[in-house]
Amino acid sequence: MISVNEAKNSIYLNATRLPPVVLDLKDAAGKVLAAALVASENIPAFPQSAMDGYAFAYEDTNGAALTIMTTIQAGSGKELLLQPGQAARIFTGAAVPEGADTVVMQEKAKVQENRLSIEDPLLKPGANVRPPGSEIQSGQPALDKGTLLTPAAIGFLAAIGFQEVPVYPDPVVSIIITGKELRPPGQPLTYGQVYESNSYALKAALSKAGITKVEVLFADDTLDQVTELLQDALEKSNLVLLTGGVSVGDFDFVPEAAKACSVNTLFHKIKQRPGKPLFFGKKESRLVFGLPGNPASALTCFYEYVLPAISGQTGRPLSLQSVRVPAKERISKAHPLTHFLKGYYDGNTALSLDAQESYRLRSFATANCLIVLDEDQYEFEEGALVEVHLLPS
Ligand SMILES: Nc1nc2c(c(=O)[nH]1)N[C@H]1C(S)=C(S)[C@@H](COP(=O)(O)OP(=O)(O)OC[C@H]3O[C@@H](n4cnc5c(N)ncnc54)[C@H](O)[C@@H]3O)O[C@H]1N2
Ligand code: MOO
Repeated sequence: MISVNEAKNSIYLNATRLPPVVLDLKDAAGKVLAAALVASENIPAFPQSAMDGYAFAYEDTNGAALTIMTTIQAGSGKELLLQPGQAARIFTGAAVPEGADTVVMQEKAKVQENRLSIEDPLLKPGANVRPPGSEIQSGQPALDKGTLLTPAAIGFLAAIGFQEVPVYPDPVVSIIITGKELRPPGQPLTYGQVYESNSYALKAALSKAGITKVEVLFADDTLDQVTELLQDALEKSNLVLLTGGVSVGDFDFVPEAAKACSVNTLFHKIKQRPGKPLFFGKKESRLVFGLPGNPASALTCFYEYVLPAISGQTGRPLSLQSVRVPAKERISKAHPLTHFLKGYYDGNTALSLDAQESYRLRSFATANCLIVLDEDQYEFEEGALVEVHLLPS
C-alpha cells in the first residue's frame, strides 16, 4: 500500500495533457490555451473617441470657437480630414478624424449655432482619444500558453479578433458500473438488491467540473464482461472510471480485467479511509481508475484523485482548494491511515459530521468539505489546525 502523497504524485506524473484541439471561441470558456497567442492587428485599429463630445486639433484651442463640420457615429466608415478651425461632433467608439487629436466631452463644451466653445481648463492634448494599438499591437503577445480562458480572457480574445483558439480538450469519460446487486432508483428492490447511486454521483460531479462527454455502462461481476466493457471504453475514451470490484472478493475483477486489457497498473491500494482499494492504471495516454464500490469511497476518490487527473489532462484548476482551519470539536481516529472525513466548514472552523461510514452518503449530502487527517496523527484537539479540502458547491 502506498501513501496518499505517493498516489497523488503518481497521478501528477501520469495524467498528461490531451492533444490540443482548435475550438470556436464560443466553446472555449473554461478551457486552457494550448499555445501562446499573438495579436495579428492593432487594437484599436484607429484613433478612437472615448467620449461623446467633439473632436478637434488641440493646437487650435486658443480661445476661438471652432466650426462643427460633421457628425461621426461609432462604426461610420467615413474618412475625413479636419482643417484648422474645424471640429466634428463625435460619439464614444467612433474614429477620430484626421486633423484632430483631442476630444472634449460634451458636458465641457458649449455649442451655439454650430460654433463650438471648449470649457475644459484641464483638457490636455490627446485627451479622450484611445491611440491605435493601445490595447495591443500587431505582433505583441496576447495570452500565454497555459492561460485559463475565463470570461474576461474570452472577451479579450474576441475583442482582438480571435474567432478560434487552440485549447486542451476535456476528456471523453466512460463510467463502468460493476455489481450484480444494483438496480436503478425508481424500480422496486428485491431481496439483496441495492439502488445504484455511483453513476449518479459521478456524473453529477463530472458535470460540475464541466465534463459532459460521459457514457455510463453496466457490467455484471464477471471477468469476461468487465474486460469486454473496459476494452470498449479504452477505445473511445481518455478516462475510464470503474466502480466496485476492486477489493479482494471472489467477484472483484477490475484489476484482473485491467491487466487483460494491457492497462499498466500504477497503484492499487492506498493507506487511506475511505477508498483504500483505489486502483489507478494507464494504457498509452488513457487513464483508468477503479473506484471502490462503496458510494462515499467512490465519490471521495473522485474528488481527491480523479479531479487532479482531469486537471493534468486539461490544465484546468480542478483540484479541491485546501485551507487549514481550526477543528470545531475534538476529532480522533484509530488507524494509521489518512482519513477524509465529511465535514462542514462555517467560514471559521470545520466540524466533522456523523455517518462517516463508506456505505453511507447521508452526511456527504450536506457536507461542504473533506477534513483531511494525517496518516500518523490520531488526536486533534478542539481548535487544532486541520487541513480542509473545500468541495465544489
Ligand atoms: N476482506 C476484505 N473486504 C473488503 C476490504 C478489504 O480490504 N478486505 N475492503 C473494503 C473496502 S474498504 C471497500 S471500499 C470495499 C470496496 O469493494 P469493491 O470496490 O470491490 O466494491 P463492491 O464489493 O463491488 O461493493 C462495495 C459496496 O458498495 C456497493 N456498491 C457498489 N457499487 C455501487 C453503486 N454503483 N451504487 C451503489 N452502491 C454500490 C455494493 O453494493 C457494496 O455494498 O470492499 C470492502 N471489503
Ligand atoms: O475504503 Mo472502504 O472505502 O473504507 O469502505
